[in-house]
Amino acid sequence: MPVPTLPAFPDNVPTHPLLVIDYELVKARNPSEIDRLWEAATKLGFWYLKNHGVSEEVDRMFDMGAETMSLPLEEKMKFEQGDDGMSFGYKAAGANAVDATGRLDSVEFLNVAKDDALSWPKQARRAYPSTVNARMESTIRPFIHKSLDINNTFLEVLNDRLGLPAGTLLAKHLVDEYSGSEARLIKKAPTQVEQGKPPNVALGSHTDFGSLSFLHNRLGGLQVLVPGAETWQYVKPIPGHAICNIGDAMSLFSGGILRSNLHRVVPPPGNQSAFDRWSLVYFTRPGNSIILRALVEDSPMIAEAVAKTPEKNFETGSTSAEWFSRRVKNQRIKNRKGPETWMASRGTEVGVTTNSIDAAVHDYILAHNAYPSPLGYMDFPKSICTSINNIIVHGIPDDRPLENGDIINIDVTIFSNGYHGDTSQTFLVGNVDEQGRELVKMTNDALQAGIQACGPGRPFKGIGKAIYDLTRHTNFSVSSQFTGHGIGTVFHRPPWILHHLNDEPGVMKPGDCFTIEPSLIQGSNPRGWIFPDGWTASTENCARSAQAEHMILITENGVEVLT
Ligand SMILES: O=C(O)CCC(=O)C(=O)O
Ligand SMILES: [Fe+2]
Repeated sequence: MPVPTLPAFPDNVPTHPLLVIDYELVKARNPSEIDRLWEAATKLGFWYLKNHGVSEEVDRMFDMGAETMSLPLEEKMKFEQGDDGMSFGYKAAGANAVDATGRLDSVEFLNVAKDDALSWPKQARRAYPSTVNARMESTIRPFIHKSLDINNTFLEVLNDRLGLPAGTLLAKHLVDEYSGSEARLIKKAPTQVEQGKPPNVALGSHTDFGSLSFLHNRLGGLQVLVPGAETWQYVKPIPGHAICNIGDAMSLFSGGILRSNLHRVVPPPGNQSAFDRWSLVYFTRPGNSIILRALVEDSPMIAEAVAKTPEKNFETGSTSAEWFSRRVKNQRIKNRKGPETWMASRGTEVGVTTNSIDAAVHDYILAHNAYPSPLGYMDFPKSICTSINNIIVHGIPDDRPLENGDIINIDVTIFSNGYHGDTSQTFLVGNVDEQGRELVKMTNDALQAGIQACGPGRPFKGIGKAIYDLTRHTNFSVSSQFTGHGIGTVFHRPPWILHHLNDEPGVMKPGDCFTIEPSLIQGSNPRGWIFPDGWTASTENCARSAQAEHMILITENGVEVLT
């Protein structure tokens, strides 16, 4: 490493202490050390590792990383990982999203496949820059060999503690089977922070894709979201100590007994922020063909854990290769279609909470010199409405994590340059069942039918009629409790737009600006009731509801969709 005198980690930022595990003791199968490892692996899924014996190899890897990252960007881009879900190769800063709103990451990666390092000079998976090739044998292969030994020891020890027949986990990580296992060098250059704006997260909140990660870093920046805590906490780097953590594959194999915890990287704290941050990880991932699922047939302990958590799904139906490629692909900013792309990059973590969506949207709106209209409006406490499943409208963001199969409407209104702009859409979280997908599709069709009924001289009641004609023979009903509304310099004003069959008078004229926002409900009962919070509107029978909204302007010749 070229910079020997890095400033110390500041002592005034909160950190989360990890258990320190002694590798020599684990290797010797010391029972009390294995108890502590078990505690670390099941409670947080992170621990420090001392006496690992890899420090020299790690230093040489950092030298190789420095040589490679200082190549011209054009040269590095010849080895880019691409957008198809392959991880190996180079990833430029800004190629990935860090959150559902599509903010960009600021870390460069160099990922070298275990398969390439071990088969060198034969190419197994892909080609690398000359600086990597030159050190494949002297630097990369020894680092990978030692990392493999360490992770394999952990696989054996955890295998026994999980009550699995000897060798079960090792057999899922055979060194000769191609896999996503790789060594990753990460460089994060100091962030140029705009005055008054918080710096972006450098590497977005995630769980690791594979089985075990063996991490070395010099500067702070790694943070974990400890279960039950509301804020992220730094993990302080300790010289000579690696940081180990459990990934999704092990969490799935163990039926959730082993914990794959959320973590992220932010700019280093305090004086450290002025320096390049380097980190190095070896990721052990299962062989490409291995199906990711709980090993219930192999261990009564795992079978019991799965039986106790029926709400969780440990049957991914994916091979390790598919799981990995899906996650890598959907993080690439070039593949981003909307927040759903980010959701599709998620692993075993409980989903993002509606509070975190609220916070991200709030920050985004303020960063663009606008104000979130709902915040403080008639005492509404948040910046957006998030209405999940049976909530028709006006759900208040909270700490409920999104779950696989949810549908969620996100309703955003901003105030900018004296005007309000209002729109909403219902998103699918993970795998939504057929009926749920049909509900969301029909809701969008209803919105389009409503828009098509608009134009100068046309009756307002035509909107409700068009939606009625579309939905009358379906299994969905239309809520008549909530209406669209005129909008402009005020948030809500006449005309009130009814989405159900009605006989209200009035025709549209150029300059009229209003929202159309039908809520459709599964089944024939469209009635809802309001929670004691005064806002949240649920369907009476808890059937699911979806909503879609645009703000439109009547023009001389027709209609313009403004959102
Ligand atoms: O750089 C770090 O400290 C962590 C990197 C990480 O979490 C990852 O690459 O998955
Ligand atoms: Fe990670």
